[in-house]
Amino acid sequence: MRYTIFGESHGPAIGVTLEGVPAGLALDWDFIRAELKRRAPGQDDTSTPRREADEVEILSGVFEGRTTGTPLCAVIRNTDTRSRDYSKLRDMPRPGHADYTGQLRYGGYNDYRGGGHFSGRLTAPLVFAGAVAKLALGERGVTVTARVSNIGGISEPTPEQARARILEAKREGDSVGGCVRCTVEGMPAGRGAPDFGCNVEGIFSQYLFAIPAVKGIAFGAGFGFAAMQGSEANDPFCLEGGAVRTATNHTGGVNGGITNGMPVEFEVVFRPTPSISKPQRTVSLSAMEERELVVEGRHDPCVVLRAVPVVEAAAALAACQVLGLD
Ligand SMILES: Cc1cc2nc3c(=O)[nH]c(=O)nc-3n(C[C@H](O)[C@H](O)[C@H](O)COP(=O)(O)O)c2cc1C
Ligand SMILES: C=C(O[C@@H]1CC(C(=O)O)=C[C@@H](OP(=O)(O)O)[C@H]1O)C(=O)O
Repeated sequence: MRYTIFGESHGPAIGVTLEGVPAGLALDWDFIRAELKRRAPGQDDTSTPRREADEVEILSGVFEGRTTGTPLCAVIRNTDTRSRDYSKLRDMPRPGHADYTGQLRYGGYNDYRGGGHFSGRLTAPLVFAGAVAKLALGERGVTVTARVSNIGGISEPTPEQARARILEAKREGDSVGGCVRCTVEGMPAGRGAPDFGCNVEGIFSQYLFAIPAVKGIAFGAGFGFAAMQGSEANDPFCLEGGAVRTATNHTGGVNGGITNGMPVEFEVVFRPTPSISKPQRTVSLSAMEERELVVEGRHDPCVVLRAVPVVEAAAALAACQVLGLD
């Protein structure tokens, strides 16, 4: 399953074209809507107040409720835009966001309003694509689940701790980042290869780094390996009901770029939201002078809570690619 995401945060619509979707897949709309709702903006004071219904409109690739196997195109209308907040950012790029690099890359023709194509808003069609991928994976016994594992430096926070940390940063006109841990269960053993392009960790990483604000990924024990000895790190082989398994899963289900039949497990880190209301240093690109910038707009003081279904979506698409490799 290959996807192309299109649109801009303040354009008429955003969407996705999915190719390689198996024909005959029944689209469960209660499930798809619930997935989009998990990510949708404007649901409480830990997220952006921008309110979007995120209703999906299918343009192609679905007939009588089932996928046709030909390109599936879905759009989501943008309805609650406030572009005036962004007028000064063309000249004075926000530190941490893609205003400066986007302008360089596209010669100044990029739509900078609301972050344009770089906006976290573009993760809405990604979640739709991921929901289709999850439905296809479900037929093969593969499930994808993720959870928050860190908010603003608090490891394994309770929902109350997470909320308190985010609101504390928000009160200061600031933001926090955090981590999401994801498990893909039911992946058959023996998929992937050690080489560039086919390596399971590499494939997952490519999909996960396409999520805005993701800055790192680690499989299994991840950076914790640095403090382990081989005897602790190795996952002993064992037999479970006649099948070869491992007693622990420090390696995150992958050895030599190939699945070993244990759950594929990884953690991603999200940077703190770039758009904060504290004054920051930037440069006026027209005057070529340093300036102070106060960012306006309606921003997430932390993207991590809303990003959990986005991580699952990216992982589901990656898992589809891994399963289609051989
Ligand atoms: C679900 C989600 C919501 C986001 N919301 C915001 C936001 O409100 N304000 C903001 O400045 N960045 C937000 N971001 C992050 C930016 O889109 C991202 O940092 C920016 O595109 C630059 O990309 P990079 O951080 O990967 O370099 C969000 C990201 C995600 C995944
Ligand atoms: C709208 C969404 O999030 C947006 C992501 C975002 C960014 O820079 O990433 C900036 C804000 O955009 P705006 O200033 O237009 O309100 C968020 O609201 C969404 O996720 O659906």
